[in-house]
Amino acid sequence: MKKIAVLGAGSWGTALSMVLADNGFTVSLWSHRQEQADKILNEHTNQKYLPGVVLSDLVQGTGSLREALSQASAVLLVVPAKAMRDVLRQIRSIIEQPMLFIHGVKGIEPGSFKRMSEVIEEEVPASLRTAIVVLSGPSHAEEVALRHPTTVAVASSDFNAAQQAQDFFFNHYFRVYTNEDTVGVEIGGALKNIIALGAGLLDGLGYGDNAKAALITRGLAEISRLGTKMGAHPLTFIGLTGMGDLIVTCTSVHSRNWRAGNLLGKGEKLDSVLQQMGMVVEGVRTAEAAYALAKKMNIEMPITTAIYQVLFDGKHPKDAVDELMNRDKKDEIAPLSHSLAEKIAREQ
Ligand SMILES: NC(=O)C1=CN([C@@H]2O[C@H](COP(=O)(O)OP(=O)(O)OC[C@H]3O[C@@H](n4cnc5c(N)ncnc54)[C@H](OP(=O)(O)O)[C@@H]3O)[C@@H](O)[C@H]2O)C=CC1
Ligand SMILES: O=C(CO)COP(=O)(O)O
Repeated sequence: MKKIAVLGAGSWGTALSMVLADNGFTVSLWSHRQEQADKILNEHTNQKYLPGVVLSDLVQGTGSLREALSQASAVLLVVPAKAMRDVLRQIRSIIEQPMLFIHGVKGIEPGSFKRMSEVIEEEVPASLRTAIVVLSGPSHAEEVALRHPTTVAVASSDFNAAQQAQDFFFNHYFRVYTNEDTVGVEIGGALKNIIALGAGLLDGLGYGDNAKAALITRGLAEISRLGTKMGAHPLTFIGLTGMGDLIVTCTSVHSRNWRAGNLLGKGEKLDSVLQQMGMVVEGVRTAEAAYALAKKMNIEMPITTAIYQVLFDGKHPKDAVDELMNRDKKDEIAPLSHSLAEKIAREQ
């Protein structure tokens, strides 16, 4: 039976381990906390991150990276973005043979502002990896663990590798599409978390559905602007990893980003909100990264800027909304069609 190493035993690593186990894989699920690894191994539960869910016997907890990776044909990385580089540095001297690297992380590395596949490329020598694949899409762990119908995309510059990952995860409740646009899939997955914080803020302020629809749609416009400039295909952003993930994250109480935004909108302070969450809220650090990237690349991202100012500059959320509503008059589509035209011109 084939084995896959899953590194990161939070909600998403645990839920994806169940999908793999349902598909007949043995899964070595690594936690950096030995106590949690033991509980997964012996009690078949991950009480903090997926309460009430009974894990398959095929999912074996371990606190040892060496044990997790031994004989594995692929590694799935599902740690918070800020921990990715550190985990890669720990595993690169342990890997026995080249393996497929898949990641399910929706964030940008703080400080370097790099995408996760770039961090993998930098830290893992090409001789130790067959290819890099990103798995992303509208997929709350809580619903995947209940085997509710879910769709995601797997993207890679190596199409065979994307198909291999598709085969690993595809089943009757988990429908996996391939996609060739790694940049677009990574940028969409990471930046939607900023907009989800914004959706929570709006709900916390007591605004209604009109405001949220505006936020999602105009949020997608600015994500597409930045992503396209970074080399993504514009159409990726209307797919599962763009619009799809925005819908699920901005409208679901499962979303940690939405919940964090909601508390902020009700007047709580960022530190206290993050403490209460107890789980990763990727949108906070990603807001910092996207704000910096937008400045560096001279891309207009008014919503991201407003959310950055609420998070880090103490701006009141209501003032941020007022300012967004009173910006200069604009055309809706023209700036988007310019970036599409630029992309087409680059490809010719
Ligand atoms: N949850 C979801 O529904 C989905 C999440 N994602 C993405 O998956 C990624 C992981 O999120 P998720 O599983 O939800 O997060 P969680 O907060 O649920 O879990 C994070 C896990 O990573 C561990 N961790 C934290 N720091 C380190 C470190 N330095 N080294 C090793 N492990 C560490 C945590 O351990 P500890 O208990 O010690 O903090 C915890 O086990 C994120 O990028 C998220 O955006 C993508 C799709 C769906
Ligand atoms: O990415 C997710 C769903 O697709 C999970 O979002 P949160 O991290 O906000 O919970």
